Amino acid sequence: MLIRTHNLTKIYPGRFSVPDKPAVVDACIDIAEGETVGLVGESGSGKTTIGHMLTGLIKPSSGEISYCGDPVTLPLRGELRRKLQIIFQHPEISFNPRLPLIKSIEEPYHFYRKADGVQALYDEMGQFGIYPEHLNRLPAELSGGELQRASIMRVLAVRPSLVVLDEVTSMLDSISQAQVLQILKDYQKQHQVSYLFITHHEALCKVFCDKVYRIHEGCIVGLVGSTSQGFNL
Ligand SMILES: Nc1ncnc2c1ncn2[C@@H]1O[C@H](COP(=O)(O)OP(=O)(O)OP(=O)(O)O)[C@@H](O)[C@H]1O
Repeated sequence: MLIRTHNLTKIYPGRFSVPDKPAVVDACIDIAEGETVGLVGESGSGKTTIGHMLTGLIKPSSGEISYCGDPVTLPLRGELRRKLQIIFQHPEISFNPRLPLIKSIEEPYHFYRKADGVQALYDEMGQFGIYPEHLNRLPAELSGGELQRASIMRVLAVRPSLVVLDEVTSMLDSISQAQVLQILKDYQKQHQVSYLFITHHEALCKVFCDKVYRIHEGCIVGLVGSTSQGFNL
């Protein structure tokens, strides 16, 4: 199993007189190599908290995460930092607003794939719908769909094993949404990446995911898969 969590729990410390708050309780999630796993639930149910724990952005309060059978410990080091990635709902936060797009895309690429040379990066851009005319623009000079495709490219160009997709299409119109999902699927076919697809949008899970966990008030309350029982969200 690429990723397995066992009784993963996050309790955010309360502030002032507010008590500690469990955001995720005893979550057990399996993500196989090349699999797309949905995580669906209402606002505040703990989806993003799980995504942040899986990618090392926040520390679990208890429970374990394993990667190919080995425990994941924080801070993430070495190859694990490259392999566990997240793409956010608002692509602006992945880019420096004062730098041309290409600078922000090249930075992680140079860090992790310097040996492949910059031409390989340019060769890959077209499959993400990013073209030379976009590269010297500031993030604010791109459409929402273009910027989200650029943020996807920035992450996938470093060849991750798991990408948490946190509401990545929710700010997009239906055409851009379909483009982004197609790009993600096409890339997955080539590179066997796994996705954790976080969404409120149950219908999207049916078309995009191999199996779907449902979360309610921090607890995983259901799992349906397209291959076993069929989707019955
Ligand atoms: N840093 C934090 N400190 C305290 N509480 C937090 C923090 N981050 C999230 N929470 C709380 O944890 C709970 C789960 O939040 P989370 O963002 O994981 O939910 P979500 O399902 O992703 O919601 P949404 O779909 O609205 O993004 C919420 O009640 C939220 O207020």
